[in-house]
Amino acid sequence: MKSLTVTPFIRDSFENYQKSACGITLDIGRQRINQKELLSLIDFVKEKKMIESFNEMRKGKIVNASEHRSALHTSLRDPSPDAPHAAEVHQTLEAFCKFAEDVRNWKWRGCSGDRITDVINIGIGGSDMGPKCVYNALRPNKPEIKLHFLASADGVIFDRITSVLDPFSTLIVISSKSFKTQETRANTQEILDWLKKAGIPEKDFKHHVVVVSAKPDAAEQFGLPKENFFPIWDWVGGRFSVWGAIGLPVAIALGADTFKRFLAGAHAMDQHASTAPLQNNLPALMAMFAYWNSEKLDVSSYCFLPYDERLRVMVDWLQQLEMESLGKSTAADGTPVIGKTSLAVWGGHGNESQHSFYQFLREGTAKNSIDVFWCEKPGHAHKELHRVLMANAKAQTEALVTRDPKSKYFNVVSTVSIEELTPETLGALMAMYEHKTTMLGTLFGINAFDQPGVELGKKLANEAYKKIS
Ligand SMILES: O=P(O)(O)OC[C@H]1O[C@H](O)[C@H](O)[C@@H](O)[C@@H]1O
Repeated sequence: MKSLTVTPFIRDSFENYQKSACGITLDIGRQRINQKELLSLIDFVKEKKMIESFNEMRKGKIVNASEHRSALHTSLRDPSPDAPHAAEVHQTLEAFCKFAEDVRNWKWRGCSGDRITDVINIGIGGSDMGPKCVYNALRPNKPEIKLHFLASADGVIFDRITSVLDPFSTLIVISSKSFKTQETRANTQEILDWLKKAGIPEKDFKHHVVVVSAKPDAAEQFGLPKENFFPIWDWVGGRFSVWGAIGLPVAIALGADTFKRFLAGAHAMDQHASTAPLQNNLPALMAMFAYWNSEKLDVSSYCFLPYDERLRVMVDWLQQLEMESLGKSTAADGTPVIGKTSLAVWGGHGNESQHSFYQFLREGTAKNSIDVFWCEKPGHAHKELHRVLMANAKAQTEALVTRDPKSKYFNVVSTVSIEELTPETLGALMAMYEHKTTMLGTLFGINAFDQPGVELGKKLANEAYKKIS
């Protein structure tokens, strides 16, 4: 391997290291690769047919071999009638958007005629983090309908949420693709008891509970009518599912129009990822450099640093997306992986993190890859605050790659910036990271769509449950 001190920044060899698409600008000028290495990396990516595999995924190829499934999250945001599963996708989208608008327009009310002011999403993993990420990014300061997220089987969270809510003006969305998840089932039982204790009889649950699942009989299990059920499908992975009915709480809180704009932004990124040449293809470049950093530069962590409160929760979403998709040591063909796979994904609000873990990034011995994110236009009117925030984001971007010759530390940094956070740019941003992840899966030679390592924990938890009274 090359000595770290001689690995130059890409900007030392290239004029154009800023790439833009779908309202996003990616600056790869602080990646460490020289021209010769870059050419060999491009050859490797072509040999692996990374873009071709991505396009096959979009067409419905069985890319999740272990579960014999396709991975068609791109269809959920594709307006074309020719996209795989278009009919059921569009019908479902219209159905849950209509429901969302009915709740917003007070047509759908609680059993005593109260308008819905609060929605509790009960779900975990992909059935929690996507909607939570989008809601936190786009929510107004004073939402008319507030979302609450009940994921863990932790009664403290349950109490903190329910103690400030009125059950008569609350809607519960139970989200579980499998409908088997222990935490979700336990929270559901608890919330139904909460409704009952408040004086809502079982026959009126239909005014307060809806279900999103890939199990068609999931609503019936609660005696709910079929209108209270919105399907998702086994050809969409949980961590890629916010674009379908798992996004229902977002559509309720922010409106169907905003939700559809979010989908449109993601679709624009899908088209970009399918068609842009490698050297201008944002997710492809991100995947290529992540591969290079991991395999050749021995980088072991990937840190996402948004200088924007609205994307604070995106760290959690990214963590599941990348680590559950790529944290594997078996190749897609069942043989042991040669080399490395997922980096450890972490992060935090950039400005706050400067005063906590940046010391580790600046001078620690771990090798890190970092995305610094900012929006040029702030989501507020405090000009001076934004000036300070931007000064810090831009200064830290340089500081994080400025080497003290005596120090061992080593970072590679990209910046990801957008002019303004809108439903479209958020959709494009999240889709970009999805595609980076699945393309990286192709380069690592692994199946990015299963999560066999999670199963043992679930099985043991079910066994342990029987032993605890
Ligand atoms: O939506 P559910 O079937 O309840 O699954 C919720 C979560 O369960 C597991 O932990 C999986 O690893 C996640 O990928 C999934 O998102």
